[in-house]
Amino acid sequence: MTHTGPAARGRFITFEGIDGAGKSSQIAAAVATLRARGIEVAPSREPGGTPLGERLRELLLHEPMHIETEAMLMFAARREHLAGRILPALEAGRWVVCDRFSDATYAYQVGGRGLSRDKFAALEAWVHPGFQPDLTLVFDLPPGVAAARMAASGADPDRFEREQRDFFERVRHAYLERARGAPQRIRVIDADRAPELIRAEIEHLLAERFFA
Ligand SMILES: Nc1ncnc2c1ncn2[C@@H]1O[C@H](COP(=O)(O)OP(=O)(O)O)[C@@H](O)[C@H]1O
Ligand SMILES: Cc1cn([C@H]2C[C@H](O)[C@@H](COP(=O)(O)OP(=O)(O)O)O2)c(=O)[nH]c1=O
Repeated sequence: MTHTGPAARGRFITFEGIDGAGKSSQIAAAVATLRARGIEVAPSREPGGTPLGERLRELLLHEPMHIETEAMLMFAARREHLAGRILPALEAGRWVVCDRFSDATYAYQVGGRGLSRDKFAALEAWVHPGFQPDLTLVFDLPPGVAAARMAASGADPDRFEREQRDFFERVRHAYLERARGAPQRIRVIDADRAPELIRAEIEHLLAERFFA
């Protein structure tokens, strides 16, 4: 019998880690893996993902601003992204694979810049009460390794990528702290390995979590 009811809700998967951790190519591989299983996937990124969000991204990556302005703009872009893209896709049964979400605000703005945890929690509770990704993969590696990768790539660094090593140490530790608080949702991946090994681990994790 053909199934004619509403589509099952899609899954929301996020990738996190310090700049230069190697998320981009692994996101493409994970999207391809899911599509090969016949799943409709909407890849996206934060800050960004909507026309307004992409304009906010330009400001966030290039304009100096107060730390609380930065945190609020991250969540403003996220509000738009949830309303305009993430939630409609999930409701239609599509899966959303996103390069960063609120764990990045926790890691960068709270961990890296020193935003108060209470202010972060208030923004998170305002923008997505009771909603979190189904699975988050945190790419973990020493900041020195990530910096060498970024230098080798030759790309122009943005406002975050120009931060010093100690900033990325704090961001890294905030990610690990956040992962300890939500071990079911957040899986830490050793990103200081060959891309093929990381890809195989992610395929295994996706299979175990969603297709067992
Ligand atoms: N596992 C890896 N080992 C070595 N270099 C890598 C690995 N993964 C990615 N890279 C390289 O490191 C740089 C940063 O990777 P990228 O995927 O852009 O990181 P991110 O999206 O997390 O900032 C790129 O030049 C990429 O080719
Ligand atoms: C989503 C988000 C990103 N960021 C930062 C982390 C990154 O340095 C930057 C953009 O992320 P990203 O898309 O990973 O950068 P790139 O495309 O250059 O690899 O924004 C925050 O500080 N807080 C946030 O909430």
